[in-house]
Amino acid sequence: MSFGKLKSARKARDLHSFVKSDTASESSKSEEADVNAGASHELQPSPLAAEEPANKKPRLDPLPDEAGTSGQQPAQPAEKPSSPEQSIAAAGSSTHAKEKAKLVALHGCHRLLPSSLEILETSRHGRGIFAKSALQAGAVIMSIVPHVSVLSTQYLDQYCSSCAAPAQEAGLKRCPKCKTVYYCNQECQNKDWVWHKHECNALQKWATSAPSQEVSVPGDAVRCLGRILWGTQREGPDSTWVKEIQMMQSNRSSLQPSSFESHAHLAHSVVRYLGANSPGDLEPYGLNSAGDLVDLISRFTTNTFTLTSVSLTPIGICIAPTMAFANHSCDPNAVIVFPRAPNTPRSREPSMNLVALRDIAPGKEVRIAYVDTTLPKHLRQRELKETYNFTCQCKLCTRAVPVDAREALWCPKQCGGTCPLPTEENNLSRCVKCKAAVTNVDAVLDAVRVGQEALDKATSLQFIDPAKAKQYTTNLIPILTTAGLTPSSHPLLAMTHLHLELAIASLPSSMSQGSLDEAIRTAAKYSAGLQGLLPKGHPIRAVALGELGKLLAVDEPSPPTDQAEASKFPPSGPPRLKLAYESLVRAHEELLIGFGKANQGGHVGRDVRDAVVRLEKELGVWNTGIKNTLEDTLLAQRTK
Ligand SMILES: C[S@@+](CC[C@H](N)C(=O)[O-])C[C@H]1O[C@@H](n2cnc3c(N)ncnc32)[C@H](O)[C@@H]1O
Repeated sequence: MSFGKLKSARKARDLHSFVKSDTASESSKSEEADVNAGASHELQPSPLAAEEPANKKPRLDPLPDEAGTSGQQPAQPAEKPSSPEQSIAAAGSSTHAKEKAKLVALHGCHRLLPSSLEILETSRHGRGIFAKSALQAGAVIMSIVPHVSVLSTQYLDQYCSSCAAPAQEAGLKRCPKCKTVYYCNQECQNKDWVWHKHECNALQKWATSAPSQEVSVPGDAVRCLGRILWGTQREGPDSTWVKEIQMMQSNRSSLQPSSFESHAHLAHSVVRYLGANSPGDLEPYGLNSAGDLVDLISRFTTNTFTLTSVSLTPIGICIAPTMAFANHSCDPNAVIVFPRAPNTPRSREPSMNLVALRDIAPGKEVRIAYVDTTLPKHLRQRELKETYNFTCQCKLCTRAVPVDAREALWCPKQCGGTCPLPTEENNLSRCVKCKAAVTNVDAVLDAVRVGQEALDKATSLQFIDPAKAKQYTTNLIPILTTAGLTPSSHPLLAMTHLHLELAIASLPSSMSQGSLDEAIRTAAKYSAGLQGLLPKGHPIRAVALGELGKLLAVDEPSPPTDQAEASKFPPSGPPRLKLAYESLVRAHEELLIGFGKANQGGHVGRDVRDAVVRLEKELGVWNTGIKNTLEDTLLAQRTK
């Protein structure tokens, strides 16, 4: 999932790392085929005035009913709420010592909350999701379709704006009117029309008045808020759909000064996007004062999730009020994923799943991470304060440990122990095992500072100039490694991840044994770094392991000819295939947890399982070949 700061999209290091929203800057460039290109005119989306005549095609999906269930899973019969007293006892006994938790009245809303969960309120965290019955690791705790979802601008031409599926070989079809959004097919277009009939017009107007091509498409936050407001206008103030959005927490009264400017900018952009010229124009959207708009924006930034691809690339943002009850922990017991399970019909995508990462006992709170939990504490805390306005008190943030793996150096005497990363304030650092002192403190501090700067630059260049971004990562990884940072440490882990993404992206055009082996070494380092930080079954760790296995399985160069060759990583010949197989089997086990057992580990889980089956056959051939050769040799000896 992800709550997150509004910043440019990059692959989520933590699913939960919050909204990675693009700004109103990029435009759709690709010239894919238009939706309905060549089809009869009547099937095309209308250029749209404010309201589409009821008899005009395309026929749209029915509007959500008063229960707000349209397009979502059928409501599960909600179990009778347990009495408030029971809830208090349950939560009080196993969550926060001596803390009272009271049952939150949902007033007929949130009907998709499964009977295994309840919403309780504590003084520390406000409302949160609590388990009413035991939940096992890998259990899909809740599965819903968000109220609204939009793609980041850079992905508009790569994913369907309705179901969020990636473009298939046949490509996506573009809306011929706004030329901005793309769909798998007409079914997806029709389903999205309920939103797009307003959006199409607004996008065209926005593009006409844009000062440059770069800003001809509004950012995802603006487009998402547009959909929320059109939904509000359509559903009406008394609808469950609107009430659920209004129930989301607003931090308006305690907004951080650092957020003032971005919120004001967003508010202005939304007003322009809606084409409103006076305060009266905003009333149909339930905005009766400037304060209402500020409230909406605060609610939006506090509760937005990152929409991710099946392999966790952040591709957009979404609003899902029931999921938004989930509070944060830097050591979460659940994650939010978009697995694209085999049994989920396209019409119910994007399907957002809350999955248990470990067993959760009745009465325990279900918590997700809003930020990238591979980041060191000061960076996590900063983001949590800026975007969500709280100071995390989870164990990871409060318990003193000799060394946090996110900020660690190898022992200078190479005893195998680690030392805490020195800081400007505290530059005395010793190995926790042999007590050897770190002597090159200035060099380490410099490397970390330069590494962070290079990471920021490379991240911003990742899509616009990948070659330059790769130059940064290629140059900086050895500097950070030489300074002694462990693979789990920041910014080395993040740099390794980015380097891997860039390497994989460039593989198809520059495939050679050398580039493949280099990508495998990077994947192995990244995976090793994650193993030290994330629990088994975490989807990020599982996907990384699957990526390593698949790279190893690309081909197996001939067996080594000498000892030096034989000890190289990655290995060649059958040992390489064996390593690929082992990595994929482990990845599959972890994917089943991170993306849900009922989802067969999601799309990636099924993909990895298929790769395992293929490798089993290949290894079978190798093993049979070896067995036959041995038997032939034995036979030859006997015959002699
Ligand atoms: C997405 S909402 C979560 C649900 C929220 N507690 C509610 O009552 O609606 C995010 C807000 O919840 C609160 N919150 C979430 N996790 C927290 C935590 N670990 N400690 C303190 N407050 C937390 C913060 O106020 C944050 O801005």
